[in-house]
Amino acid sequence: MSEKGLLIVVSGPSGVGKGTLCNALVKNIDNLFISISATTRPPRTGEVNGVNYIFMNQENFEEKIEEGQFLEWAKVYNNYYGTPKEFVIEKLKEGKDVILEIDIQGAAQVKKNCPNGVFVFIAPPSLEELRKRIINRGTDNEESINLRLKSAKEEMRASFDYDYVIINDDLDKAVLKLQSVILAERCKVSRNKDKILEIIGD
Ligand SMILES: Nc1ncnc2c1ncn2[C@@H]1O[C@H](COP(=O)(O)OP(=O)(O)OP(=O)(O)O)[C@@H](O)[C@H]1O
Ligand SMILES: Nc1nc2c(ncn2[C@@H]2O[C@H](COP(=O)(O)O)[C@@H](O)[C@H]2O)c(=O)[nH]1
Repeated sequence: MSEKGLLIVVSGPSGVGKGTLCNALVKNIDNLFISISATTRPPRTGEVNGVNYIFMNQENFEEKIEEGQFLEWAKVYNNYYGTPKEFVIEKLKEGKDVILEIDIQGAAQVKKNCPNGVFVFIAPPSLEELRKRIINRGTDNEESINLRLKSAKEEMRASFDYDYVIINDDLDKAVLKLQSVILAERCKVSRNKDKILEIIGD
């Protein structure tokens, strides 16, 4: 993809705080949008279709895979999750920046197709703190919590393939770090050449 906006991929183990960080970020930075994923996971209490996720059954999800409607998709903790292509491409073409909050398998697919993306890994200060966060969130049953924690170590090793690692210890500091990454990426020379040429009239 050679679009104008910045594609930011945020990954990290379940419960590390990706959603919390990204939601805080879009309030602070203009022209930044979070992609809404599709999933076959059943909605949690309070989750709204089209806001938190686009909820669908397995048959519909597999149809959309066949139709090539996903930028990336993966089976994560026994459910399908995927990024609808249309929204992301539309926003990037408009010059808007888009965040994908996705797992490490999806991130690897995006890296292949969109190497110009920015890849950020969010890590917990410790695995014990991660466990506390998932339990305290109160959204998952014991089986789901165990599955998510079991995957965390392997997911953490994947962080070595990312551009940035942010340890989400103090929330406000982690928000500032993620914000700094995005603002600095927006200032890269490669992203501003056209603007400079426009200013000097070339
Ligand atoms: N820095 C932090 N310190 C303490 N608690 C935090 C911090 N960041 C997030 N949390 C809490 O941790 C829990 C998990 O956060 P969140 O749901 O954002 O994680 P996530 O990475 O998006 O999870 P998932 O991948 O499962 O969607 C929430 O209850 C959130 O309030
Ligand atoms: N590959 C993708 N992974 C995704 C996408 N949307 C979310 N996710 C990942 O799923 C887990 C679990 O989410 P939960 O809401 O059930 O807690 C989460 O950690 C994300 O990394 C997606 O579109 N593609």
